[in-house]
Amino acid sequence: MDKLKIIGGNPLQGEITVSGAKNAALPILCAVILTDEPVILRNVPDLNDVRTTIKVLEQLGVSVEWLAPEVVKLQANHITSYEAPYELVKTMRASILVLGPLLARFGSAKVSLPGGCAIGQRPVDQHIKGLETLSADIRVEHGFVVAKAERLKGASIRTDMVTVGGTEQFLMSAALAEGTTILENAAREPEVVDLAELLIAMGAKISGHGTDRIVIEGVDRLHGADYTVVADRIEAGTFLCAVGATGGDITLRHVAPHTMGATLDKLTEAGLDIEIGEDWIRAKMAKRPKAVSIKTHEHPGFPTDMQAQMMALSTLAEGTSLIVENIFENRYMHVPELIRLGADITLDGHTAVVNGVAQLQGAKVMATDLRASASLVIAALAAQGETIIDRIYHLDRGYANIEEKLKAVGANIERIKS
Ligand SMILES: CC(=O)N[C@H]1[C@@H](OP(=O)(O)OP(=O)(O)OC[C@H]2O[C@@H](n3ccc(=O)[nH]c3=O)[C@H](O)[C@@H]2O)O[C@H](CO)[C@@H](O)[C@@H]1O
Ligand SMILES: C=C(OP(=O)(O)O)C(=O)O
Repeated sequence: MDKLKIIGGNPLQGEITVSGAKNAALPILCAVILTDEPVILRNVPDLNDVRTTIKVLEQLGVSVEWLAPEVVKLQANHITSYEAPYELVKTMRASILVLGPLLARFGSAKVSLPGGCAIGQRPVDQHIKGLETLSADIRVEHGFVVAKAERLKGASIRTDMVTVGGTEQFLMSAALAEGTTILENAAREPEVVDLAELLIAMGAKISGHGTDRIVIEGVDRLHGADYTVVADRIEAGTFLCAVGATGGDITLRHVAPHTMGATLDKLTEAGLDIEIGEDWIRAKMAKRPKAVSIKTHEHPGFPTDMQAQMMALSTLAEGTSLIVENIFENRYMHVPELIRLGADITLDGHTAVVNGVAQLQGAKVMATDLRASASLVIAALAAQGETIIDRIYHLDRGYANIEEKLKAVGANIERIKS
């Protein structure tokens, strides 16, 4: 298993081009199943979850051709299987999103219960309940969700909680259902909006995306499209936390600042000097960060996917930060590892109390999930001396070329191949 070696202490200076959003690209890749026509996707990030999703699609019979780096043409005109196997699905949460499209277009799907970051129990009960409301017949057996339907029928779905993946599942399924579907309590995340925009480009009739009430009028068929994936707001936020921790001056290119409101507000509160253009962000940091308290919340609140990185920044802040994780019940696995690097953090249920320290020290640490890994990278970049981060396959699932991007702005970071 690869490791990262980081010698901390260098301020970050220069420019980074941010990739397309992993969490938009994954559902968008699954949506190509909904049409037999070619779909061209641009700004597809070069990371392992994308590669795994493409393997799942290929195994279903989707043809895949890379036209250029980050540009892929996919066509689902010869689907040969309706099954997404455990071996591929176990590493990834978003793979459950082939369920709805297969069911909507072919009336049959068998998908292994998904994996992904082990940040909580993460059941798929809402996905199943919602698809049943659309008239699917669903059983869970031998670790698989097995679904059948004549044709899905539009209906009103109100989920028990706001679910990003659930909303995406229902958007894709309802796009080809008979009649109108209304999603109440829908997720408003930018990645949901991006998927809805792709579906509209494919001929779907959707309104209200970006609000908590989405209306989908089912159509008989969808067609091909040429679509560019939105920028990754979490990758961008990760680099901003890094410059907050190390100091320096970086400019992020190809970003979508309008998707990053809560993160930019908190980073400004932490003392970063942030300037925003239409598709760029410049962040300067010349002092020690200030303590900032956050509570994770569904969009437009502070994203849970930025909690660990913000905590890494808070470990170095002047004062005490309170961090409350409201979305996942087990998303503090970075805490013991940050403590190894010298952080002063106490956990009390869903709340982490972070007393800022003046300096972190390099150490050997273990990455436990994707954003936990990112938090360790940030802390290591600021720490005194050498840090070795083990198990970075988590990082490779969700960040495109992170060490090259960081090296280009002055970080002393190196991959140790196993
Ligand atoms: C690939 C992808 O896009 N992943 C993102 C997506 O995950 P994902 O779509 O899995 O997250 P959800 O929004 O569905 O989960 C929110 C909460 O609802 C619970 N829940 C969800 C579905 C369900 O059927 N039953 C249930 O109980 C989950 O356990 C969690 O506590 O949104 C999360 C919340 O912004 C992000 O952290 C993940 O990075
Ligand atoms: C939790 C995440 O990913 P996944 O849902 O794929 O596990 C994430 O992107 O932070």
